[in-house]
Amino acid sequence: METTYSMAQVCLNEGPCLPLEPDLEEVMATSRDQKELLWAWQGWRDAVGRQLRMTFERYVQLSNKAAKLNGYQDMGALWRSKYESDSLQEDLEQLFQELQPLYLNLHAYVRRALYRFYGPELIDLRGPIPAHVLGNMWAQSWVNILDLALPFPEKPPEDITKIMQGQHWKPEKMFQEAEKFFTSMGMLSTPPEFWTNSMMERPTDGREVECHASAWDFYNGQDFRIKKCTEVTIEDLLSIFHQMGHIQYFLQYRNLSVIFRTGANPAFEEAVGSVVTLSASSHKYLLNRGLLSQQHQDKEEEVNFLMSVALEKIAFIPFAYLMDLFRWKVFDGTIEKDMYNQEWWNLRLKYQGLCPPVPRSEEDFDPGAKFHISASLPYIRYFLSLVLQFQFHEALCKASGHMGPLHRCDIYNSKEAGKLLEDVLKLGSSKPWPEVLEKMTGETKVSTKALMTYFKPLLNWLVTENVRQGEILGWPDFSCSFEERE
Ligand SMILES: O=C(CCC(O)(O)[C@H](Cc1ccccc1)NC(=O)c1ccccc1)N[C@@H](Cc1ccccc1)C(=O)O
Ligand SMILES: [Zn+2]
Repeated sequence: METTYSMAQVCLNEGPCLPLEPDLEEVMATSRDQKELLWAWQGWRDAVGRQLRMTFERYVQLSNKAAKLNGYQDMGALWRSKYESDSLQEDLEQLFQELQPLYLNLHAYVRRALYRFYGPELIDLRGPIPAHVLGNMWAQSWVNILDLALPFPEKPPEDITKIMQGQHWKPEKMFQEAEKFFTSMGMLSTPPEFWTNSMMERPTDGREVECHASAWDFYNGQDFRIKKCTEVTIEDLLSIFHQMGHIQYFLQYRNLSVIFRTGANPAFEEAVGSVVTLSASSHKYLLNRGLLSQQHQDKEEEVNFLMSVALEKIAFIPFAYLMDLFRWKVFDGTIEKDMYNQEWWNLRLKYQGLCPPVPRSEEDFDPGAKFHISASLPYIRYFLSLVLQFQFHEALCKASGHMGPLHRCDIYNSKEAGKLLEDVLKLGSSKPWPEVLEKMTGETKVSTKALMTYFKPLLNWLVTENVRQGEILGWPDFSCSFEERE
């Protein structure tokens, strides 16, 4: 399934065939022609999802067989056991409910912005949003349509990708920048092997590689690598920060017994790199690193900034939640194989308020169009990481002596924040994760408080704006209409 995913391409009538990275992702991010977006969206699902369907059915049987042989009810139970909690699913649902007001207000606001651009024949102001116009192949991040959804369009943010390309940034410099963030906090630098053994760009020698980024620990205390098909963009710079977070965790726990050389739980592993991207995307850091020229950010520019972070982080919440709600139900038999695609779209409608842009059938297998499904990689770790990274950010900002709004905090150069983070990462999985969380934040429970604090100014603005526009929160017109879309 991974090979099918990694080798898939979508071919133009006469002319080249486009791979997902960077070409199809570029189309989904930059095209504003809904026919072109539909071509890429449907082409990718035909090339990957459809092809994986039969194999996935067999994969489910074999996975459950393996889980049962290891004493678990099914593979979903085995995946959930990593969190050592007998109330995991209830706790996750509670976190999701707490974040709903933020998501519903963002969804209504973005739907209005898309309505203004694409018109009533595509967007129903009381209905779900078609999944192909949100700037991302899976509609999991909406940051690429910031230009359509900018609260104060007369004060557009500087285009950091253009600035990076203007300054002739190369992939290696992007990796050095990410490493420098950690060493500026007094944390560990990477050994020489990292720079010789990592794959930082898609190979040009014809080798077919899995381009989805990943970080690797070779468990010899010396050999650590990242594999990424890097493009010079701000999105890839932040992705490299995320990967370097995995590497820093490897470095910090490398002297532990092998059994403990992993994150306190899988969400901790994902949160380390993501917490650093919260500082790296701050105005203060980007200005300091010469990636922005504007000194001062006024109130309206600040709302624009918070919107860009929300389009990345808040839009992601329901997607990250439903990915394993789907697979847990597939593994426990609630979702039978002849219902895979319709149950997938039921979840996409219920949690994300999305519709497929064209009718789907059980010949399709749209979940398979996402890397983690083809690679059998659990996803709830990213949902939990999203909440955790703001809790970590708040704790590290406090340790760094930051005063003022959380979204203006940048822990770059803070030795105090580095010390706190280091003490946590050194533990690996040698302590129960609630104890590790308490060491970092003083709390033993995952809490959405820090995330809500971070976005409070934006939520206030969104609620006012949505009331002013008379928006309907949610999608009472829940049907996915297709007929008028010629
Ligand atoms: O998939 C990733 C990043 C890749 C990774 O760093 O999480 C990677 C996934 C992977 C790939 C191949 C084999 C195994 C895992 N995870 C790691 O490299 C990793 C995970 C655990 C320990 C050490 C390394 N991010 C997710 C979610 C995400 C995260 C952050 C920002 C945006 C989106 C996505 O793109 O949908
Ligand atoms: Zn990761």
